[in-house]
Amino acid sequence: MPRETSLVTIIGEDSYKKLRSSRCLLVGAGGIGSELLKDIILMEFGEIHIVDLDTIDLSNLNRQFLFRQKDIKQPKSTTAVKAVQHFNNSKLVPYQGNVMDISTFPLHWFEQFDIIFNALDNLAARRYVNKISQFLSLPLIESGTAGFDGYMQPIIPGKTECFECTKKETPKTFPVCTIRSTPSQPIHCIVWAKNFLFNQLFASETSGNEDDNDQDWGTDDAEEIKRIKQETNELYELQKIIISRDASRIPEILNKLFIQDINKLLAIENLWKTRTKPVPLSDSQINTPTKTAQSASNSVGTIQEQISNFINITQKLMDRYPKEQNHIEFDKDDADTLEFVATAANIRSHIFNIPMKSVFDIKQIAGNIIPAIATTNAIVAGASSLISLRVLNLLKYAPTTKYTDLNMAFTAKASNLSQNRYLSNPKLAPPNKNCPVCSKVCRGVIKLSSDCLNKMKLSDFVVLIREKYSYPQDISLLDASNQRLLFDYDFEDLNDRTLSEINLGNGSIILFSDEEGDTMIRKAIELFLDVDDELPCNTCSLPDVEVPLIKANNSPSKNEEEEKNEKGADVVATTNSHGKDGIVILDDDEGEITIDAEPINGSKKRPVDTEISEAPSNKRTKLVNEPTNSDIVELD
Ligand SMILES: Nc1ncnc2c1ncn2[C@@H]1O[C@H](COP(=O)(O)OP(=O)(O)OP(=O)(O)O)[C@@H](O)[C@H]1O
Ligand SMILES: [Zn+2]
Repeated sequence: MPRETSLVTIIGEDSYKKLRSSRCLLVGAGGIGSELLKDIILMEFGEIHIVDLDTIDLSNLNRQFLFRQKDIKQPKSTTAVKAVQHFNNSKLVPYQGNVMDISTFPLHWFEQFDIIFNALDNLAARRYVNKISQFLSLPLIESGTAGFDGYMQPIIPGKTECFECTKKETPKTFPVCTIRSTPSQPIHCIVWAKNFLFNQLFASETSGNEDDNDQDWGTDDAEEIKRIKQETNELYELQKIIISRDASRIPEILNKLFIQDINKLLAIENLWKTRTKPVPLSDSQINTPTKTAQSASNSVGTIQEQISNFINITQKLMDRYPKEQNHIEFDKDDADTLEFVATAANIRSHIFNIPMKSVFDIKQIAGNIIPAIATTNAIVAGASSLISLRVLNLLKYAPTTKYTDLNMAFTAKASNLSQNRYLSNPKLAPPNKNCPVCSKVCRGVIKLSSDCLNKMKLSDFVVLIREKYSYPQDISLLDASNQRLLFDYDFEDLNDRTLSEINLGNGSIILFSDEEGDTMIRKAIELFLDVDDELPCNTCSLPDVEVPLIKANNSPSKNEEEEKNEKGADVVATTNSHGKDGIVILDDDEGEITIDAEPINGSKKRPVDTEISEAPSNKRTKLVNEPTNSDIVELD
């Protein structure tokens, strides 16, 4: 029986026709993405566009079944499309690129789709696609897995909670300075050995010039930053010893890492005012290692044994280095790389008076990669593809009358909800009233031609928005992408500049807020600037969005019911999120708006530094703290 016949039996002739004329976007062609692609091809979506920025890696092959050994280093999106052609009946369009790249994927490009499937592996891209889905009111099926755990969440903008409605855990990270200068826990030394030392010696291309002035070192101490940079550059010299394959020079590596570098650290007195000073190895320790090193993986051994192990394992890796094209990747299952990281970490721990760890323990910590499991990916992809039929209202026996009747899916283990069942399928929650992305502001898309961007003055732009949505005189306009104040009642310095002169452009998001009303105010509106060269000259079309009047924050007349509604969203007893006991704890930044994870004070006037050259006023003060977590060492 042809596939079409079965599909028509399940969803009916009309729905099948609709499905055949539907276009969907699949973001990510990795673990979940490969499974999903197979599923939605079997469901016979009319068009499937697939975006992935990456190429195929050996480590993907155990679970990304569309890829083979010969595909390594090929783009995932195009390779996936080739792999499914023999059972494909849809139009497939692959793209190799970053979905967040606004020049390749402008907002109007997303408008062609009926639904988006997220099959991503990072928070930033998930947040970005969630925002796009909100701006365009495009349904999104969000998903993710980690080991045996996974989830799938349909998001219907305006009707159900979005990806940002619940707080997300961020991966554990450490400041560079802790890792490179002042470790205090075994994990700091393990991260140093694995992400820094091992990579520099065996995995990186020699450049010999770490001079990244934008790097966030996690410290302002100029002396310490100088030392960190110098230390990195000197490591490239050590790589030359590896390349020389001269084992008699390994003590030079020990000397540099564990005597000279530690002495340089000791010379920065500021570091040791409140910390125990490290004690470098001695020359005799380096030059008289024990003959037989201990090898049991579950014991620690002495520092002398660690030094012997370090020498032996470095020699082994030295021999492998040219055979592996001068590039060895750390892999916790590669005993040599693990041993190197373990001994280097332990010697550093010993120096900093931190307990040493067994190779077994270090394997757990350094290999902190939760294994990706093909079955979990398949289950989550299956749930995503099935729910898309209900999101698009194509199931004749289960019509979608209310979006909050739809279900999400997540593993019980992830939520601690039940030990007895693997998957839970609670109904979707409505949008969280305090969610900065989907609820706190109205939103829409301004369609602009480039010439309009280059010609329109800020003052005219402000008037246009004010009149369109009936805002009062006293408003503020913020560039939400950079958190810059562009206009308010006592900051009009930029009025005569054009939009492009104040660095607004394709993809900028602006926030327009009523600053006047004491009791009632017009709700703030967030507008996405979609610059489209195809548009006729002088186009600046504002979206038809209803921007309601709401009670002001400082209004004394808020009634009890409203207060309850607002507070109710802070702690929502629900079964569909990932908190313990089904309690979702949301951001406690009450009264604050969060855009891209940076809080913006909700108080009335908030001048911000602009990034425009010839900054026109000195009355502006910096409002938002610089992000501090940009360049920090991160475990896998
Ligand atoms: N911004 C982005 N734009 C496009 N594709 C992205 C973006 N961010 C991540 N991806 C893709 O999403 C996919 C996620 O798949 P998955 O979680 O299986 O990761 P992986 O890199 O394939 O495997 P692993 O990380 O487990 O080795 C990857 O193929 C990745 O390239
Ligand atoms: Zn939300």
